[in-house]
Order: sequence, then C-alpha cells, then structure tokens
Amino acid sequence: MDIAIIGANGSIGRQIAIRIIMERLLGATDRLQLVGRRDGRSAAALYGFCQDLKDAFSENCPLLDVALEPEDVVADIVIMAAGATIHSDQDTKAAMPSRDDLAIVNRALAIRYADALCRYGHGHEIVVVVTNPVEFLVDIFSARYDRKRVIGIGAYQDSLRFRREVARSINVSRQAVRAMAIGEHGDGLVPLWSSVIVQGFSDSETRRAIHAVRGGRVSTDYPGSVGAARAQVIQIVREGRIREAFALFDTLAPDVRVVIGPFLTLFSGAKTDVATANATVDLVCTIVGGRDSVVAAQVQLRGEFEGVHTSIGVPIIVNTKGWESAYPLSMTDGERQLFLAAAVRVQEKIQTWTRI
Ligand SMILES: NC(=O)c1ccc[n+]([C@@H]2O[C@H](COP(=O)([O-])OP(=O)(O)OC[C@H]3O[C@@H](n4cnc5c(N)ncnc54)[C@H](O)[C@@H]3O)[C@@H](O)[C@H]2O)c1
Repeated sequence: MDIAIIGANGSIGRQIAIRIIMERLLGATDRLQLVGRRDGRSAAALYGFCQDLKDAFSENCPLLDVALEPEDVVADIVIMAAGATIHSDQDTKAAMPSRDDLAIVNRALAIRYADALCRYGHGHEIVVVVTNPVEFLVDIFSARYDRKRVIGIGAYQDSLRFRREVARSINVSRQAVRAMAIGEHGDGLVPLWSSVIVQGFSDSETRRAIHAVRGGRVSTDYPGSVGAARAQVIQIVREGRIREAFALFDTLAPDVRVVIGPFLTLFSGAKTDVATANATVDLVCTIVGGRDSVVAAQVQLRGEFEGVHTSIGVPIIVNTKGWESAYPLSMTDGERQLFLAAAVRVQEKIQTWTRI
C-alpha cells in the first residue's frame, strides 16, 4: 500500500507523516509520498523532512518520495491536508480567517488536485480529506471522482472529541465510550446523545449518567449553549486570562466543549495539528483494516441518510473500497431537527462557494 500526503510540509501533514511511520502502517517496500508545491517553501523543505524522517525512523521507514505537482501524486490512499488554515489574531483574538473564508482560498487548490486525480489516477484511490471547510472539499472531490471513495475526517474527529468529553464528565476512559457527532464540522455540529454507549453501564445507568452531565438541556438548546459559551470564553481570552478561559472550559457541558475546545486551543496560540493527525491516521487504519466498520465522517450524500443531498458528516460503513453506504442510525426528533437544519445551511454554503 502507498500513501500520499498533500500538504506534507504543513503542521498537520508533518504530524500525519510521523504518525504513519510510528504506527508502522507502511512496510519497508511501501511508499509514503510527500506532496508540496513547486512554488512554495515545501519545494525544498520536503527533501530535508525526508532526511529527518530517515534519521529518526531508519529501521521502520517506508520508501519516501517527494512530489511537487498534482499530476505526480500516486498512491492508494491520498490524504488531502494542504491549504490555508485558521489562526487566531493575537491582538483581536478573532479566528482569522473564518472556516467559511477558507473555502474561497482552498477551492482552486482542491480542484487542481481532484482534476489531476481523475486524469492520472488508477481509479481505486481513497481520498481522505482534512482541509477545511471539509464539507466543501469533499464535495469538490466527489463531483469529479468516485464519491464513494472520498471521505472527510471532520465528523470522525468530532466524534473522538465527543467521546473524550463524555468520558471525562462521567469518569471513565475514552475507550469505554461509544458515541457519534455528525453534521457540519463547525457550528452545525450535531452531538448524538442517543448514540452514547458506555461499556459496563446498563441502559438505565447510561441514561442516569447522561442526565447528570446534561441536566435538562435538549438537542435544540445546543446551538444557543455553544454561542453563549463561545462569547464568554472569547471575552475572557481578550482580557488575556487564558488560564481562566481553560478553567471555564472545564465547567462547560461535554458536547459544548467539543466545539469550544479547538477554538480555545487556537486562541492560546497553539494548533490542533496533533489531534487532527491522530484522527486522520486512526481513520486510515480503520479504512485499510479490511473489515466493515461504522464511523462518522463527511461524504457526499445523494439521499442515503435522512433524504439529504449534500456533503455533510453522517454515520457510514467504511472498508477498503471506501464508504459502502450510510448507516441507518436512529436519532431523537431533536437530533434530527438539528441535523436537517445543518444540512440545509451546508448545502446553501456549498452552492454559494461553487458559484464564486
Ligand atoms: N478537518 C479537521 O478536523 C481539521 C483540523 C485542523 C485543521 N484542518 C485543516 O487542515 C488544513 C491544513 O492545516 P495546517 O494547520 O497543516 O496548515 P499549514 O499552513 O501548517 O499547512 C498547509 C500546507 O499546505 C501547503 N500547500 C498550500 N498550497 C499547496 C498546494 N497547492 N500544493 C501542495 N501543498 C500546498 C502549504 O505549503 C503548507 O505546507 C487547513 O485547511 C486546516 O483548516 C482540518
């Protein structure tokens, strides 16, 4: 198996390369292709990165290769992690640019790689999309390539965060919690409390534990709770009190922390590259694992889940051929309402960005 990382010199691309090698996902005769751009800094730096990886992991290193044109990408798994990203403005403490603004910048780049993949690829590649806005990039690749082989990691990562935050609130390990977060990777996130299963807990114990951390809040309260928490956190960060902001963060409800956590990390001056790379490599391991697995991830739907026709995070069954079908997970009425509202908003955004 060969893997290509587009944007391999970026924060996330580098972390993904390191994790792939450390996980021994590739054998000595498999190839890890590091893809950069000829007119950028990566044109030179990727050769140095190869050398550094060989120095660090010589015994476990797959074959390393540098590609600087979209036409030269050759792999079984293509990880799209290139493009503009969000950072926090240290003066105004605003997220710059917004996830939505990224669409305009990252669109042209995604089209170039998607077109080259269609033209020069072998047709069996699986594309794992990391670049934001992940729904839009999934849509761009799916419009040009086999959509059943295009999977975005946003909902996968949100689900890992949701599991961790639920586990933290009820004092068990993340491995003991199964749960999904679907919808938009951003403000249209839909945490599926109805999907929470805690290993070793009976149904009634799980219900009691959820009630204890959720209080009387219902799904339709969720967007309001996130908005209020974000305003509070931003205010404290603007006053330069980052430690207090993290202390407040710890008191928020677990599902609210899923959305506020990455923003707070950015405001602190750090990035979310380690967790994102971890989620990406985890998803790749699941895809290549050879078994049908149910995960939450962004795909382009044509009515397969709740009759929705757009690219959005949903439960899907993945295997070595990509995503076979949507998984028919049952939701509460409130969760369904949130999901359908998010789908309408995402569809409108994608239509607008496509026309620009
Ligand atoms: N899906 C998620 O959960 C998630 C989480 C965090 C970040 N992201 C997204 O991942 C992307 C990368 O983030 P980052 O922090 O690594 O950014 P970064 O700025 O550190 O790296 C981006 C890389 O893309 C490269 N690049 C730009 N244009 C290119 C081209 N035409 N060909 C090849 N490479 C090119 C740049 O040279 C740079 O190395 C962003 O879009 C970001 O929003 C996604």
